[in-house]
Amino acid sequence: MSLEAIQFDRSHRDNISVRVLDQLLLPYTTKYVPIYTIDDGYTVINTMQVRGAPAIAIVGALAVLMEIQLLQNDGFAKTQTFYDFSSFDLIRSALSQRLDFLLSSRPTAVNLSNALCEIRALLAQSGDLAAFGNGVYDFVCRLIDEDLSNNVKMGDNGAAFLLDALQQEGFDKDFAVLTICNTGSLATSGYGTALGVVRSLWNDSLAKSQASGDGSVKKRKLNQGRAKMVRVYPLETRPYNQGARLTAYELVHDKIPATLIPDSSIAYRIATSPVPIKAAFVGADRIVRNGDTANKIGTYQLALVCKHFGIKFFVTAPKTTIDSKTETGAGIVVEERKPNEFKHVSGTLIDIQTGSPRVDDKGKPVSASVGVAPSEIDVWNPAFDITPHELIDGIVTEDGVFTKNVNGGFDLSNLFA
Ligand SMILES: CSC[C@@H](O)[C@H](O)C(=O)COP(=O)(O)O
Repeated sequence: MSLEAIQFDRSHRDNISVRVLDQLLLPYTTKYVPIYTIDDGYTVINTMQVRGAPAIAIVGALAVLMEIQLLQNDGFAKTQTFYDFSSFDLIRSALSQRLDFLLSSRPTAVNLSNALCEIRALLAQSGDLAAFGNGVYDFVCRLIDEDLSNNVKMGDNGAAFLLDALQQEGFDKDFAVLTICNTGSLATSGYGTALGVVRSLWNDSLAKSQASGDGSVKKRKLNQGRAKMVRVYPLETRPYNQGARLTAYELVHDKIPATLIPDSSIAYRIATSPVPIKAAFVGADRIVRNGDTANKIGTYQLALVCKHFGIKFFVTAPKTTIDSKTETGAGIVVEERKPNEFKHVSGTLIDIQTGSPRVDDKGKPVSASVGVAPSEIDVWNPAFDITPHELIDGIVTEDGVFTKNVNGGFDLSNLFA
């Protein structure tokens, strides 16, 4: 069973519930946080309890749906003070402010903005709360279902593209790939973006080795070549070491052979890897019109090192991550995180003797923060960087893999439709 970042019970349309996995507590503690309102959605997104551009958009949309459900409850409507129920126009204007507030939770990933834009259009065209609720419900169900099916398509597209390229260059051996950030099931509605490509490559390797899996994912050969991915190197990835905390956790959970490496070791790992590293797959928080890509801090340097070694560098993202309004990376706002997220390290206390988590008297792992830098030091802690399109060899989407034209530019206009 794959990991689930978001639990959305839609079995009863009039009584839905939403819970999100608190990713700050992983990998030792599994705790789901209920979402009832837009404020709850804002908090889990802003504090990074939920992470990943697609997952953030889904949780944002679900928070709006939950708030509408609450507003339709007479008891709540009578006690709250923010909304004025005397007309739907007044409710609409309050809701519009609530959407602005929700959008301010994380600025860089475009998926949340794209989703809230669609919700705004529904709000404008709805005649009452019930119609708006139905519209948002249909929208969010579609968003979740399409995200999952697109991720599987992207995974296979990226994996098949690399395997075909390797076959064309006559490479028929075992290989490894690099990845950064948190791009798997925990960051999406399932399967993942860049980690989805890794998953598809691993399924292909299993099929080529005729190994039997657990049957939950159909293993299929993606081409007739003999090259097989045998290992992935996830980077530790800041902020909050999400590669170590989340990607490594997911790779262990899914039994995909992986070696976690420090962000600062990329060049040395490539130079000394026991199996050749043939590609890097990364996700995206925003891809603008010329292909410049915002992604987790460290992605730019990964692309530069890959360029140095002649290793193919692919961005993997669904069309919901495309920003068709911004021309170049210079127009992207890069979020900066609080200094203390860098100066302190939080996690589960580990018993130094046994290496096991320390538990309280109820058997629950104990969390703690420790300082790792002088409290007075000035800090710059960007969450993202922008990789110029010149360093990107291909953009993997659900529609296929986009490569550059003879002039070295991406033509992404088909994605803007
Ligand atoms: C799921 S692909 C997108 C990722 O590569 C991306 O950096 C991302 O969304 C990570 O989210 P974050 O919430 O900033 O940790």
